Amino acid sequence: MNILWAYYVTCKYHVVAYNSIFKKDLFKDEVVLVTGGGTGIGRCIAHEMASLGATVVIAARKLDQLTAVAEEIRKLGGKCDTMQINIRDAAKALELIENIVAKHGKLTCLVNNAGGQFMSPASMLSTKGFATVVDLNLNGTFNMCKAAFDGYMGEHGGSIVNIVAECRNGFPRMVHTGAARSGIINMTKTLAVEWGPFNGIRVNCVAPGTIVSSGMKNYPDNVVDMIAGNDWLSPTGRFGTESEIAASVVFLLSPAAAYINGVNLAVDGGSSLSKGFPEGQDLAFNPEGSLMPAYVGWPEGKDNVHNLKHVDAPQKINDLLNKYKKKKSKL
Ligand SMILES: CCCCC/C=C/C(=O)SCCNC(=O)CCNC(=O)[C@H](O)C(C)(C)COP(=O)(O)OP(=O)(O)OC[C@H]1O[C@@H](n2cnc3c(N)ncnc32)[C@H](O)[C@@H]1OP(=O)(O)O
Ligand SMILES: NC(=O)C1=CN([C@@H]2O[C@H](COP(=O)(O)OP(=O)(O)OC[C@H]3O[C@@H](n4cnc5c(N)ncnc54)[C@H](OP(=O)(O)O)[C@@H]3O)[C@@H](O)[C@H]2O)C=CC1
Repeated sequence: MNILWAYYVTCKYHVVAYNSIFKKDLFKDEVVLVTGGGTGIGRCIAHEMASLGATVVIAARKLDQLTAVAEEIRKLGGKCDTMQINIRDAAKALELIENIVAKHGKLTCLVNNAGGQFMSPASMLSTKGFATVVDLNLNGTFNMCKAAFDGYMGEHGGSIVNIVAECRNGFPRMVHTGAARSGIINMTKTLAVEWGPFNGIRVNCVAPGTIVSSGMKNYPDNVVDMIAGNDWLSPTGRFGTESEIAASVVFLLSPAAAYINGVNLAVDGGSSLSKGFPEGQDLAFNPEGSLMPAYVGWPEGKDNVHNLKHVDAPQKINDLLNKYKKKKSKL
């Protein structure tokens, strides 16, 4: 209940929270590593942490994407560095952490956001296909956690957030990722218990539901069509935004979550509890779409324009986001 209350308060007062309670320099002493920070949700997390004063290191395989995001952040006055990593390589993961500590003096926060999968019914999936996705997501996340522990946090403490995926009731057509992400959720609980005594390391998960993000570009057109046609598949009647995932990550990394350890926070509009509206209700109740306004980013400046204007998603998915943006928050 407490986590729900804290989260409610954080969201309800997000304008206040991130501009005054969460001061602009809240994370000024923190060095945060965001894997997969060159695209989508990772890019959004990197922006938000930088806007609250953190030194952000974004790491992934494609340096050009990382460089572009680092430039965006620096233009807005933030501090951002880029480094290359394939999270599947445990030795390189440790090298990465050692390089960050050598260059920036510490590593206080780690966001394991890099990951992904492809769609395939289990009956059609090869053993290698299953193993590949488990290796990327589960082993890759463990590699990064262990490297952060060995390279800095074991001695100095820190906070880790693992991005997983909402998979409470299994993950039809994505058995590999469902198994891997469930493994991460359980691993998170173990690390929270084992590593808490090491200078108070906290380890938590955020489980996104379906999010309007660049990740959708990885899927073929027919899959995107299917996804875009299903945006009522949560009780909110819409998908989530990158900013809504970033907000929960920022919260979990912040002192406001100092006593939260080992949880998996579903940020899914309730889709893990119910697909769609309660029985007897449908979109006819709400012809304009979702009644739940979307949070699309930290308000910036006098015009309250958030600083992430561009979501690099397929057009059909972006169209949904534009529809959500029209509904103004009453919070
Ligand atoms: C309702 C929708 C909900 C959506 C919720 C989730 C959304 C997201 O997560 S957003 C997306 C985030 N990003 C991604 O998903 C990244 C996209 N995927 C990839 O980058 C890759 O697929 C990979 C990293 C997961 C695997 O790439 P790689 O290591 O290069 O592996 P290979 O191409 O060598 O393949 C190994 C193995 O896997 C089989 N395989 C690969 N793709 C497919 C496919 N589309 N369908 C079926 N099988 C596939 C491949 O065949 C290989 O096995 P063998 O054939 O036995 O050799
Ligand atoms: N969008 C959604 O609806 C949902 C997303 N998620 C998860 O959230 C996370 C972010 O997703 P999203 O932003 O949408 O998707 P993206 O595909 O845009 O992001 C995935 C990121 O992971 C990086 N990455 C992939 N493999 C590796 C690797 N081996 N080593 C290092 N980096 C790697 C990619 O960069 P590069 O290719 O340069 O390495 C990319 O930046 C992912 O884990 C995704 O599965 C979970 C549920 C729903």
